[in-house]
Amino acid sequence: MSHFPAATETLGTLHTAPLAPLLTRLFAQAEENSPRNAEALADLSDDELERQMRSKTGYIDFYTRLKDFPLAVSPETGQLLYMLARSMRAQNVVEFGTSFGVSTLHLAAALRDNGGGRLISCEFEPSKIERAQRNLSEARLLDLVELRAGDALQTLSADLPAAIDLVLLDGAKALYPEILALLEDRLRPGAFVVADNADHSPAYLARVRSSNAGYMSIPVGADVELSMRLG
Ligand SMILES: C[S@@+](CC[C@H](N)C(=O)[O-])C[C@H]1O[C@@H](n2cnc3c(N)ncnc32)[C@H](O)[C@@H]1O
Repeated sequence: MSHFPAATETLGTLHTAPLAPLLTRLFAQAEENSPRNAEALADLSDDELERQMRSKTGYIDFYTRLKDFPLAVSPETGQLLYMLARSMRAQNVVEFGTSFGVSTLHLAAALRDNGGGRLISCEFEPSKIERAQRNLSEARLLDLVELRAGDALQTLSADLPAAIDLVLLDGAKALYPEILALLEDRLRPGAFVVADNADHSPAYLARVRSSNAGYMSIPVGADVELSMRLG
């Protein structure tokens, strides 16, 4: 006889109400709003857009233009985050870039299904923090999440868990190396770092892929770099 419950008996937080219908709604909204992203940036040439995405100073202006857009991770990346956090029984998770909280909801659902934990999530746009708070509250996951308002360069420079299991990098791409540096000495051996759209941060990719930086790192799917802390 199996020691494990039948899979049909174990549908977790991600696949049941209130979170499942909320995510369906948020992904539909993200899909609907994505052509408008282009409109919001229509006055920028491709080169200027790439320059702003790679700029260490222009990111506030860039993301302020996009403050009404979800810019959410893909459904597949959301599921990847949930699966990683569940399989490693993550308890301490840090997220750079909350927006409306789509990735946050997946990570918090995994913590709930793991039996609890702490998710620190950073966002500098106040209206986005309010929306994320509403979504987390609707999903009954707000108790697991500490939303840090302000620039993550400051908000992640203190009061971190002693050991971090999992990190999502999904804020300004140019800051990925700096944010990783703030968290690095807290990453426990075997910790995962998921970096969305990391191809816009060549310096980050060079670091995590370098043979002596202490990571194993591979691209996954179209737009994610998955790195594991060695040690
Ligand atoms: C791609 S969106 C995040 C999407 C979110 N992870 C999701 O799946 O719903 C990036 C967000 O990071 C925020 N952001 C960018 N740079 C930041 C910084 N330095 N500090 C705090 N938030 C930042 C932006 O305002 C934007 O809302």
